[in-house]
Amino acid sequence: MQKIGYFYPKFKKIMSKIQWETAIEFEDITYKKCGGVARIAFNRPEVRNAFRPKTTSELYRAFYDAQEDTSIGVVLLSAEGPSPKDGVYSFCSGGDQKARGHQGYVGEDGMHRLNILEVQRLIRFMPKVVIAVIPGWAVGGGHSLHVVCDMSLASKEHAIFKQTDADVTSFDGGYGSAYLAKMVGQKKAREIFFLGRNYSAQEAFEMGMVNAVIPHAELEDTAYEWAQEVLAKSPTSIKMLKFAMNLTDDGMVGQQVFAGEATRLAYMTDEAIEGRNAFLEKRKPNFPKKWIP
Ligand SMILES: CC(C)(COP(=O)(O)OP(=O)(O)OC[C@H]1O[C@@H](n2cnc3c(N)ncnc32)[C@H](O)[C@@H]1OP(=O)(O)O)[C@@H](O)C(=O)NCCC(=O)NCCSC(=O)CCC(=O)c1ccccc1C(=O)O
Repeated sequence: MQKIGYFYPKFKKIMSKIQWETAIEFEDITYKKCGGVARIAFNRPEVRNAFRPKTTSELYRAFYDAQEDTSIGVVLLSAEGPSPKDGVYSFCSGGDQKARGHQGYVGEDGMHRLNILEVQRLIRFMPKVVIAVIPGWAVGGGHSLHVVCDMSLASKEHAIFKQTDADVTSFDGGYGSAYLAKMVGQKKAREIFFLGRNYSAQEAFEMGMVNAVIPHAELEDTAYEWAQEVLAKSPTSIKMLKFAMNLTDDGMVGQQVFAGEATRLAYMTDEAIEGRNAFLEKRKPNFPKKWIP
């Protein structure tokens, strides 16, 4: 392939039909919204979208904003690219090894942090659907991020899945590995982590860790269409189904998250209104004496 300056002609930017509007300006990520969908994208393609403490803190802020925004029902976790250096696409290559100190990744304030797991938990526990949109490399902690998302769509031509944790003395002992094993089976998950091989989008689909393999040029539009299909469903059902599917793997925290939403539903009953009013009016509650089967 002939290189022209820093760009490869084959990898021209593909224009999408979606009218994204920037929600918040960040440095390491882009954060946009359109039609009930939020798009959070890594924006350091020159280092295969590796994350550093600034990136994880921006991711957390963007995900939290999307969670709190009542107009948003689906979040796409994606990546900008390709790399201006060599035209290679990436989703995320995990923790930035240049920012890694003795106790974790070192932020601008000099503090060592291991905060990607907070982002994982927000993705896992948020009452909205998160779709990983994977245009290229998904490696190490970047691989774990797609695993924790509710669904994954991968570029047919450019997505490559790889676990390098055992090459750099890291180990995602939670969703990235144990939950992956539930998804692809114990033997396959051990192969992925113990051998650290590359897997194509098609292989990832066949082992059950990717929902669909999409031609690269259609990846973002397809993800947006999937999001619109989800948005047409009952928000309460979607949220309760997500939490129900999480519950058995998340132990007491899973129960807490599910029960929190059940409590919110209970607050909407006449019983709950009577309970609240009785307290505020300093009287005994007079609950309707009905035990509904
Ligand atoms: C992704 C690759 C396989 C791509 O290979 P290739 O296409 O040949 O590109 P390269 O020439 O290697 O890379 C191009 C360019 O990018 C830089 N780069 C790539 N990845 C990283 C990275 N992760 N950190 C820093 N820089 C990176 C590379 O140096 C090149 O730069 P030049 O200046 O142009 O030379 C391949 O790049 C690769 O294998 N990358 C490393 C993948 C990796 O090992 N990632 C880290 C895994 S460990 C992890 O992610 C931590 C997870 C974590 O955070 C965590 C987990 C569990 C509990 C807690 C935590 C926590 O919070 O810390």
